[in-house]
Amino acid sequence: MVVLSIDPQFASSMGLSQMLHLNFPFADGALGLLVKAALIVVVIRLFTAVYNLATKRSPYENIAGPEPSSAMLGYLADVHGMDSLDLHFTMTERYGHVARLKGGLFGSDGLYISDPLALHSILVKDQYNFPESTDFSGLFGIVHHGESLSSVSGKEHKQQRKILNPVFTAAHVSKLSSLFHRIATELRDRLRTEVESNPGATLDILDCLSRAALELISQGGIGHTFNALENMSSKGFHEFHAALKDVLPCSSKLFPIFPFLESWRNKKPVWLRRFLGNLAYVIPWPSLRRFKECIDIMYPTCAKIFHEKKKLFDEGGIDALANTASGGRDLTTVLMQANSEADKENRMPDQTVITAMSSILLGGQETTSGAMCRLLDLMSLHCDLQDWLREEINEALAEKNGKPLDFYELNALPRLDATCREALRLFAPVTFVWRQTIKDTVVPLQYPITDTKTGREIHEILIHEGTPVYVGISALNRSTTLWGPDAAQFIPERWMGHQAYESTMGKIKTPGVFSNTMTFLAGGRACPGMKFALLEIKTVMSVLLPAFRFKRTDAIVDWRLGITLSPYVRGKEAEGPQVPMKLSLIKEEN
Ligand code: HEM
Repeated sequence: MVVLSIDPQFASSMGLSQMLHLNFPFADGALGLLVKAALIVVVIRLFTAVYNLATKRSPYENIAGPEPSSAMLGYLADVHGMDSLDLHFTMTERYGHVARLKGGLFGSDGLYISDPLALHSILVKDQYNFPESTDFSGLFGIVHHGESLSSVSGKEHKQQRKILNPVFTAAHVSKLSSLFHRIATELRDRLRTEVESNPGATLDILDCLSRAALELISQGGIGHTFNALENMSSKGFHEFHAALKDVLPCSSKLFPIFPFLESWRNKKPVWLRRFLGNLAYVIPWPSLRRFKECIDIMYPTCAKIFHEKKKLFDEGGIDALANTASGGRDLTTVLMQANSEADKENRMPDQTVITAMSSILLGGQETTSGAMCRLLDLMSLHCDLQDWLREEINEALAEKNGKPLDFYELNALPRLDATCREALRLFAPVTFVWRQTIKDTVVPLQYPITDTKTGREIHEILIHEGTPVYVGISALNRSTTLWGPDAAQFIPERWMGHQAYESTMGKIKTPGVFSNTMTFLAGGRACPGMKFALLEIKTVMSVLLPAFRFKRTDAIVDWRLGITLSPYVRGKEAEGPQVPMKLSLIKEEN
């Protein structure tokens, strides 16, 4: 055991090592010295932190915000905690469109922003002053084993997006319609078999949709099938699927070590980094261990798939990829072709293509499966919503003699479109993102806030270098100032030109790329997969709704935060995310 006592004569002229009386059972020798040195560093940091806390004044003292539940961690536990959704949803109503997040012992104050004009500055106009925070880039650099889109900024990010953006255009995504329809039909048939063989039984609809989302993103995104919808799915699928599902919820629990991840992933020599990384298997912290297990599964899988594709491509060009799961229409194949045609300086190295594949899989899996699950969850609560949508889809299918609806036909269905917009506004799968200012920047406000000291209105804020900036995606999407007093209610009709909403909707102006919401963000880092996601969601709904009625069970489902949102049954949280539902066949009833 280590016993540490601090000499009360702190101001004496003695050296630090003499001030700290350290008693170790192994006090002598190199190890003892090393432990003493480490403890001295810890104590100095602790002193500095306490001194700073006591003496330093925050530049944001006059901005209202929530009181942190822990003085040590500051806002971190409250903002990143699994049960913090309510705080995010109500932040704007409680504190205005800019709120102060009080830092803890080791961190400075942050700002939580949902003001549309300020977000235009942060995400569009001055975006290079507000890159991803080093916490975020460190985390995602580790998750994707390299410089993925989420971990690079500035010129490097712009270069990657220049090659990736054309891959995600409507022209390319629309070609995935028939592939998506085939996967949605497989899902429907699997569900039908289960309902027929066990009528009245309860199904975990999240598991079914999450499998479908994996097939949609893996076939459409990287041209690979995990056979996720087959009954006898392989061990490889189970491992990969579980890793993809667990990695974000686990990583959100690692917030106390976020500040150290960026420096760890750049640590040299490599053996030391690996050694430190493998400590995750030894330290008794289940989330860290599971996080490490997940990333040790994800990257090798993506690398293997890439090398198989690359071999085919090098040997037989683009035609050789026509026999892959997507018939050569997937985003990675399009990317590989564009990359081979790009001039040398704009070409992505193989390692970057692998991290892009990993980003596409992770970016597209949990967000979309969560969004589809939320839609069915809403429909199971509101049977009239199901009937209303089913009627529209059946009419459109009848006009096409039952042939599948493609990208453009699905987008032309006003009820389905309005329902997707409203669900994605109210329940954005990504609740917030965070950035860090690298240069002092003055940000204007559309909705002035009140100075808590003087009572004066503040119309612009100087955001200091190093400030963590939280972009309140859901906070803006739910602001009553923007969306009206019923902002927190699910009302698809607000998107359908109804008179009651015309004047409110006509006035909303935000930098968001999707229907004035921030759901897919804004600016140079906005989600490239938006059209892909909407096609997935609409295709699955257009196939499932004519086939089934969805009914709630008695279970209460709570959606909890874990970077994206996950549904848990109240009282059964330990069983992991799930949404129990009863399905009945529509044909059977007629
Ligand atoms: C409903 C579904 C989706 C939602 C709500 C969503 C939302 C978002 C948001 C908010 C970001 C910004 C993250 C940040 O800056 O920190 C983002 C980034 C990203 N998304 Fe999505 N996404 C969805 C589906 C998809 C799909 C289907 C794909 C792939 C096909 C995808 C690929 C990506 C990628 C690669 C990025 C990183 C972009 C960059 O850093 O430049 N997303 N997404």
